[in-house]
Amino acid sequence: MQVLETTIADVHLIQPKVFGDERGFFLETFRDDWFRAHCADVHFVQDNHSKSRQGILRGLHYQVEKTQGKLVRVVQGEVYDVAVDMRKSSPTFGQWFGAVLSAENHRQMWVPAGFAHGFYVMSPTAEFVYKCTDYYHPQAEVSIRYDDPELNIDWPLIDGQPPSLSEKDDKGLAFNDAPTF
Ligand SMILES: Cc1cn([C@H]2C[C@H](O)[C@@H](COP(=O)(O)OP(=O)(O)O[C@H]3O[C@@H](C)C(=O)[C@@H](O)[C@H]3O)O2)c(=O)[nH]c1=O
Repeated sequence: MQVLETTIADVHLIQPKVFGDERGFFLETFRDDWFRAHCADVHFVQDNHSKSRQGILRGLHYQVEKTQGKLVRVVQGEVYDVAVDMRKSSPTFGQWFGAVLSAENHRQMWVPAGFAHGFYVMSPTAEFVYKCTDYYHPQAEVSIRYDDPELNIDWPLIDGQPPSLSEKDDKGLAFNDAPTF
């Protein structure tokens, strides 16, 4: 496994080593010892799996209490995955980092606690799986609008069409009104 640095110090891309042979491939997707040594000394307590159609955007989400670090990847299809720094004292406060994660590139993104997170589905469907460092706590959940002008995230929207959002995400907060850490 290899850590690829990003434009935000604490956000990492992880490139696992993939062993291909005539049967297909094999890779280790998570090792506690490696993750603690190279990424973050955290403990994961919940795993999630979602499937979405092309053009769907989930996010940008975070929990203000029981903050979650998330180790995210795609097992089918392709998404554009984004982390936004919500830590007021951070030199990269309000900045975002985005990367393509796909079943093909096997890349993972480490989104630490203190970040909002979201993704846009580029392939006909995508299955997204992730590990979280704290449990789901809906009372503490915040959604920020994906198209907030302050954040100005460069989503690779297909044909420039607006993405499909959940009702909750459609009513997302402006970045300037959202709680920070
Ligand atoms: C996230 C989550 C949802 N749910 C339930 C609540 C709801 O009925 C249904 C769908 O929830 P949501 O619409 O919030 O799912 P979704 O929009 O996929 O939410 C996720 O988005 C991505 C971007 C993240 O970063 C995640 O942390 C999470 O917030 O699943 C759980 O039971 N446990 C969970 O951990």
